[in-house]
Amino acid sequence: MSQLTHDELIQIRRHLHQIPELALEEYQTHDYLLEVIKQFDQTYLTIRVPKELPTAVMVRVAGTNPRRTIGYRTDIDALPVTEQTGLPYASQMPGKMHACGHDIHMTVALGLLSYYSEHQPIDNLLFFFQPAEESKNGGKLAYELGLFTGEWCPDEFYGLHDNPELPAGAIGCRMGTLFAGTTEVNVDIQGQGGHAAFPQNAKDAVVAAASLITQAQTIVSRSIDPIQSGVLTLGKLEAGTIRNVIADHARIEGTIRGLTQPMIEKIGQRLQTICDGIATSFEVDVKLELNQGGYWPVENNADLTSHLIAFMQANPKITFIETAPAMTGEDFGFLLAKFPGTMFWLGVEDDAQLHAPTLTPDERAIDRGIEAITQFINYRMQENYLLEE
Ligand SMILES: CC(=O)N[C@@H](CCC[C@H](N)C(=O)O)C(=O)O
Repeated sequence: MSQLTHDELIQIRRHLHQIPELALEEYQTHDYLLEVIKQFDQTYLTIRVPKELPTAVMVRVAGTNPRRTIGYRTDIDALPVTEQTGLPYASQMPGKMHACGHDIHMTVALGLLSYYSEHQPIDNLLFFFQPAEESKNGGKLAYELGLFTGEWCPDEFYGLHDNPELPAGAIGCRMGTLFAGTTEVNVDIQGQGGHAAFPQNAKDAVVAAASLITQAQTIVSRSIDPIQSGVLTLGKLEAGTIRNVIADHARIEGTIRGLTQPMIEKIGQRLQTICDGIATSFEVDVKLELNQGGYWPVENNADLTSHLIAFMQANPKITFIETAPAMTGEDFGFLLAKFPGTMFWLGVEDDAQLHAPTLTPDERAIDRGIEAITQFINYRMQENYLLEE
């Protein structure tokens, strides 16, 4: 297979859309990615399936006169969301959906890789198809497993995220922090069950959970400087078995977001204080678990990002939009703390937002994204080459 055509890209994206898989379970996706990659001309490619992270795929493209290795990362996992788009190519995996557009991300990466399998780059390229972005820290795992060592170490690293609020194919970026850091929150409340008719003999975990949730919502509104930003969303609550039994246990799961580490830590500390207060006032046990993993704030490297922005702005064929920081999280933040690089948005123009069951990215973004990124990588390689001649 030569460079992927528009029709092939659309077909690949729609196939990927039909087989969404959750973090670290992306086996079908992995096999399909390999199947596509193996059809490219292999002359310049080396494919690696790391046994330590079996759903990942890494591909090196050997450069003609390499001065460095330019990394490009795409995430490959999906979300536990039941799709409601009604599309003919909707998810065939019950309860799972590419509701964050990682099918678009993968297709753009495959488009880039197919281009460079036909047009040997000057520098080496490293493509990293990363499992587990939505949870379970795929980026951090890969780093800690030593996947980026030796010839697999990028000198600079790029990655994108799709953005329904930007026009299809537009590139969005900013200097400094692009995305928030996030911390996963788990709260377990252990009370004492009993008969609905005799609350005086029980310790109701549902009432304690309700109060905890309401108090937690005062953290951002009352404890945080309004000029700064933070988020605490408690997205999951489980308790009880039937209406007439007082629940002995409740579990709350959520996420803290902040643009700086001190902000994330402050929200976590306030939440701990509230949990301790709930334990005292409701006479229940409350266990709070905070796990940041690799979801560090996405800090774009100043030098590389100024190059990327200047290039995109100067190119009349590319719509470039300078964006504000977003409270979305990304474990690419961890990798950007280890390797200089830049994350940017790719517009996919849709009314639905990321993680919505109706998300329908505009597929025109695929060709436009591939075009803009290829041009940037080519410029970057030429630039490096000229500077060091
Ligand atoms: C781009 C995006 O939507 N990313 C996810 C990352 C999840 C972070 C982590 N598991 C958490 O929820 O704290 C997001 O929800 O922003």
